[in-house]
Amino acid sequence: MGEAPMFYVENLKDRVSNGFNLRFKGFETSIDVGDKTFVIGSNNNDSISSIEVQIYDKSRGKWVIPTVLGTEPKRYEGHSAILLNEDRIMVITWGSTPDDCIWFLEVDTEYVKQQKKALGTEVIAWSKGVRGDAEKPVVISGPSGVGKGTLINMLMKEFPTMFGFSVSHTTRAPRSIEKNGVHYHFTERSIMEKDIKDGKFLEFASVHGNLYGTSIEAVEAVADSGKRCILDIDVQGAKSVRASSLDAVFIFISPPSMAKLEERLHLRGTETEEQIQKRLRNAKAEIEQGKSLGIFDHILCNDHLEKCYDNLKKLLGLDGTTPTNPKPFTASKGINLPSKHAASKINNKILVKSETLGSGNPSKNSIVLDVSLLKGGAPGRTRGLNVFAVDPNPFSDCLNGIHKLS
Ligand SMILES: Nc1ncnc2c1ncn2[C@@H]1O[C@H](COP(=O)(O)OP(=O)(O)OP(=O)(O)O)[C@@H](O)[C@H]1O
Ligand SMILES: Nc1nc2c(ncn2[C@@H]2O[C@H](COP(=O)(O)O)[C@@H](O)[C@H]2O)c(=O)[nH]1
Repeated sequence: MGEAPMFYVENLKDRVSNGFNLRFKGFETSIDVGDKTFVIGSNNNDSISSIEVQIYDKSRGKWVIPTVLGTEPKRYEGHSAILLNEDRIMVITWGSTPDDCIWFLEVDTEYVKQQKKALGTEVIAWSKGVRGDAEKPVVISGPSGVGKGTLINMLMKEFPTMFGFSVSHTTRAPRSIEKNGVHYHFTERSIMEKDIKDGKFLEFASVHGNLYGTSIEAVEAVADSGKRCILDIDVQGAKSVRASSLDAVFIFISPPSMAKLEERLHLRGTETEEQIQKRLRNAKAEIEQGKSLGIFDHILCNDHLEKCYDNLKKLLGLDGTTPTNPKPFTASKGINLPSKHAASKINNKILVKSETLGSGNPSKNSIVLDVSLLKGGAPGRTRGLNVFAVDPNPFSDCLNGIHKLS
């Protein structure tokens, strides 16, 4: 069992002599992954810290400040760090709220590898850990005018506490009824391009001549509200999300015919004739790709709206077997950790025990986190954490005498 090394910046004079501008004013932990050392440090401000990561590349003898993706832990008093599977570090923060204390720092996951290639820099990505399995996000895709927005509005109206809409960014001009921050975040192309370059987007695509994209923040905002996230994105976006770690249900909505699609776009009256023709030309390719690329789990034909809506509800398990006014998906239950603790790892179990000395039986304040069934990850949440209490019997082996916390 290996304790995560923890030491204070004063002991790291060699870093300064290596030409690195030392910035941490609190304590830090260091973890070796291959030929890199990840130093996770805190900058104390009135005993509340913000977290920063610096990387020492042993092969090049250089310190690097990486591009940081995802939402990082904020306002905590310290942390323990444990390496999992050589690609991510589990960071357990001290003095955080129960729903904000388990974090994953991805250093070499598929997502991080992709982003390193795309951004041409050293990259790390944060994701918050959540207990058990939250409901999967729902990606709804299909050609313009097929009725995606209409179906999503029906779902949100009938189940307002259950679903949350991922508000995309777009460079297109708002329609008269559209509100900034509700239907879209309407933005300048140059700003959006910079944010894409900075890794703030889960996916983006050029659609009918404008840029559209789903920010990581948009998806996390819905997850934080305890609701199931719905994304309305085009087929290119769905393809990107499929390749990401966002484990979602993918639904393609197809029109009964091209003639009906054209009629709907004309009746909606939000585009010029030229724009409608462009959307129809793109629709042909989207329908072909949607039906053949193997991205989608389900294809629904939106001929009769009510029938299509019923089928959508069936797919989502809302077909009348559930109460008509279901409760929201409970925001994931938090984890009550001792405020100061040390963490150590055996196989896929992390033992977190209280650092407070003289508090009697040490196992009393200990819990075990099972990380064998982790799913998802950056960008988004890392789900599937299981939590066990350690048997308070002082003679029991703490990893045998455990029971699952509900
Ligand atoms: N089954 C249906 N039968 C007839 N009209 C429909 C049906 N479904 C939706 N509509 C209408 O078609 C128009 C387009 O629908 P909607 O705006 O929901 O499409 P969309 O797929 O979200 O389009 P976009 O991708 O451009 O945002 C709307 O006027 C809507 O009222
Ligand atoms: N790849 C993405 N596509 C998106 C996103 N938000 C919306 N869309 C798709 O764009 C078209 C056109 O939408 P409109 O509002 O201009 O009619 C439609 O197919 C949407 O699904 C996004 O974030 N990413």
